[in-house]
Amino acid sequence: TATRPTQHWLETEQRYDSGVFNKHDRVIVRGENALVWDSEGREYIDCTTGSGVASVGHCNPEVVRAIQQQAATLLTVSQLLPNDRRAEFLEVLTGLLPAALHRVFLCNSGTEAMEAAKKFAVTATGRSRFISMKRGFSGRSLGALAFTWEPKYREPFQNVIDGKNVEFVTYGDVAALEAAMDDSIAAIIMEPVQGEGGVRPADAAFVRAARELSQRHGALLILDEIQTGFGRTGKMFGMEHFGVVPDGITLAKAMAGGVPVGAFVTTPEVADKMPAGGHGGTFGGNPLAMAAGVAAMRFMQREKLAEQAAEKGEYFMRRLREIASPKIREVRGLGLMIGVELKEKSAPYIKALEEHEGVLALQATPLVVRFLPPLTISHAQIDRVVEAFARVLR
Ligand SMILES: CC(=O)N[C@@H](CCCNCc1c(COP(=O)(O)O)cnc(C)c1O)C(=O)O
Repeated sequence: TATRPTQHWLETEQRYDSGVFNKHDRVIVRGENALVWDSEGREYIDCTTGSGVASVGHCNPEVVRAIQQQAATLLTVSQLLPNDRRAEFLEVLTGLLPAALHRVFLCNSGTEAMEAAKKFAVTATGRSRFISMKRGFSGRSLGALAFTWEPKYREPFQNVIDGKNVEFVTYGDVAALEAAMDDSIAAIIMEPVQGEGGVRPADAAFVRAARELSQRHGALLILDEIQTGFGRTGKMFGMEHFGVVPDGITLAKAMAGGVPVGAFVTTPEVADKMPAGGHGGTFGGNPLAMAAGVAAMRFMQREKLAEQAAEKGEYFMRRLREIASPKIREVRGLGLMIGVELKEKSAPYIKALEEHEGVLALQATPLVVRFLPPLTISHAQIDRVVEAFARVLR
């Protein structure tokens, strides 16, 4: 019999994949707002959003239109040549940020943004040591991996990353941060909410201490807003919860509505210390990503998505807390960046949600179920996710 398309796609991808991904057994073929469908026509409420990318909803019509128009106009041009869409993107992006943060290095992913941040910190301070956070995640490349805590990601490559230059500090431990801080540190790297590390909002006093300590020692404070940025936490950026302005932030994921994009945004003091030609990249700032990003950021502003995420996040977490399950240890998060820590491994429950309940959710460390829905999700869809989760926990 002819192979069903699903079987064909699954087998083909499995055959040629590098093998790094533990592939699920369904083929996602279409998305619209908070829903995705698989090749068998099954519908899912998507609380994975490609790991926090589709915040403006899958195939947001304004992003799609911008992509269509730009695709037929100019797809690529070097960053040596200015481009109208890129100028527009820089204007819209910096308009969302504190005035000091208006010098932007454009790239194509969060990892690349972290790599750039690391190099700018070295040239800005002349130093080569960093402080990162236990349970922190900065990316998988050999440069960013040095800041990523998870031993199973980092240890196999320990001999080829400059791990000796990074000291990991317990997230939230001001005394430990103070003890680790000295005049050899180029930058303190931290997420406003640790995402992969289990959805752990920072403690305001800790973020403020990091700001004060970095200033005192002539180091940079770099906030990694790759997962927390663009409304996810109920503010446009996570740093706004703590009233701290860092020396640099890294951005990616939701910034261009689904098109790959990344940025390191910093101050003139930092940017001007990087020699011309000291960093670069082929695809950064490409017109397609820039057009998509302008549409996505304008949509976020007009629809007040950050405020929506704050209200819907409160609602979502309140409903999750109403699930009286002995399996739940804690419901935590900020805005629509939500984690439910269980008293047992979360993987089977994530699988049950996917297989039987038409809900896609993420893991974030072995015990945590993470929900990163589009910020455009409806309250009715939130109710369906909560009811489905209550059922699989029984
Ligand atoms: C299935 C898969 O590959 N998942 C990704 C999920 C990564 C999600 N986080 C990306 C991230 C990064 C890296 O961003 P990128 O290179 O994946 O775009 C940096 N900083 C923070 C705070 C981040 O959350 C991974 O396991 O590498």
